[in-house]
Order: sequence, then structure tokens, then C-alpha cells
Amino acid sequence: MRIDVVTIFPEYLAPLELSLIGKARQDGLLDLRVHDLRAFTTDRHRTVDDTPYGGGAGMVMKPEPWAQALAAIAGDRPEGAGKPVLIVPSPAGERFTQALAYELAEEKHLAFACGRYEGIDERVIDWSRDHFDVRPVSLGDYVLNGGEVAVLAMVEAIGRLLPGVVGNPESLVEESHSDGLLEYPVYTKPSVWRDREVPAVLLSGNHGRIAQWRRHEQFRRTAQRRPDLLEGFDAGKLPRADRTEL
Ligand SMILES: N#Cc1ccccc1Cn1ccc2ccc(-c3cc(N)[nH]n3)cc21
Repeated sequence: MRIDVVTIFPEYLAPLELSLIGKARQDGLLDLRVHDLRAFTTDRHRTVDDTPYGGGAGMVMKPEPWAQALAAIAGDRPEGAGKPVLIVPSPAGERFTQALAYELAEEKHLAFACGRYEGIDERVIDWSRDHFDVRPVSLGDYVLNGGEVAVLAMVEAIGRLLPGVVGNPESLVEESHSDGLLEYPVYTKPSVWRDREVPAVLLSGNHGRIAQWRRHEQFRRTAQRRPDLLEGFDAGKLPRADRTEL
């Protein structure tokens, strides 16, 4: 997968050189390129913002540097890729979810536009639709100072789903949200820690009972912490014990 990120703070994306995503880049599984928006300005001061039409606080990102940066990306497509997906982090976007991460992990070419100030001139979003499949995406219902933190989270969530990135693909199956539920609690040695014991079933070696306990814990936790995730969940999928419990 090819990922391009445009930002005025390229150093904000440095953590993507570390750990699993960094190794995926070294192994050639992920071609991630970070572009400084100021490289696409033409004035002496490398200006990327200006005052908002209609007044109001703060500044808005100028359209032309964005069009220059995004045109360069759209014109440099990986072999066989169609229109890249342009993800624009925004408090006013569709919600980023595990399902969207899986969807985007299927793409050959993603681009991320990291806004700052009060956002990017809206005409850039409109212009981009001729060159990209444009997706404004929200990380959650809170306001960040810019798109970079959201891109760090999304690139990690998407990148870890690419084949070969996570050592044991099995670990992707049972984690939170992979099957619509929160994950079960995990434990490791020692079996007794500060007078707290590991649940006995996990020491039993009975893999059937362990799987049943873990499934029950997923439903119990989801019902307790994120009942919204159970709306519309097919109760017929519940083992009988869980069905009576909810
Ligand atoms: N837009 C905007 C805006 C509007 C008012 C005040 C401050 C900002 C900051 N900002 C500028 C760019 C930008 C990008 C993404 C987010 C963002 C995403 C999520 N999920 N929360 N916040 C915020 C961003």
C-alpha cells in the first residue's frame, strides 16, 4: 500500500518510523511518504493560511498550496491503482471505525490531508473530487488542533491490518471491535499477584471452556461499557448462556 500524508508539521508523523509501522515500511509492505505543504507555496514567506471570508476567529488554510500538493500526489499513482482515496481528518467527518479501517486497508493508494488552523478552504475538498475519492473522517466527537494526531491513529489502525505487518494474524481476530464486541480481559504470570488471582478457568487447560468464558466476557464487557455496540447485534449468535445474561 502507498500512503501519502500532507502536513505543515512533517515531524508530527515521525512516530510512524517506529515499531510495527516502521518495520512494515522497512520491509516494503507500506510505502509511506510525508509531504510538507509549505514546499508547495510560491511566496517568500511560504504562506499557507489567511483570514476567513465572513470574519470570525482564527485563520483558514489557503487553497492553492493544497491543490499543488494533491495534484502532485494524484499524478504519481502506483501501478494499477485507480483514483486514490483522500482522507481529510475533520470534526465534521464520518466516524473512523474498525470497519472503515478494514475497508481502507483494501485500497492500493491512500492520501491524508492534515488541516490546521480553523480548517482547509472548502473549495479544496470540492476540487479534489475530480482527482480522489474524498472522505472527510472524524476520529471522535472532540476537537483536536489539527489532523496529524488523527492520521497517526488511522495509519496505525489501517497499517496493522495489512498482510505481514502483525506477526500473528490470529491476534487481529479476537481484539476489540474485530467482531463487533469489546475484547475479553487478558492475564499473564504470576498466577497470583498482590493477592489477586487469575480466573481459574484460564489455568484449566480446557480450551472449550476457556473459549466460552472469553466469549461471555466479551458480551459482559460490551453490555457494561458500550451497550451501543449491542444494538442490532444478532442475539441468535449468542451462546444460550450469554443470551439469558444480557
Ligand atoms: N477543522 C477544524 C477546526 C475547527 C474549529 C477549531 C479547530 C479546528 C482544528 N482543526 C483544524 C484542522 C483539523 C483536522 C481535524 C480535526 C479533528 C478531527 C477530530 N476528530 N477532531 N478534531 C481538527 C482540526
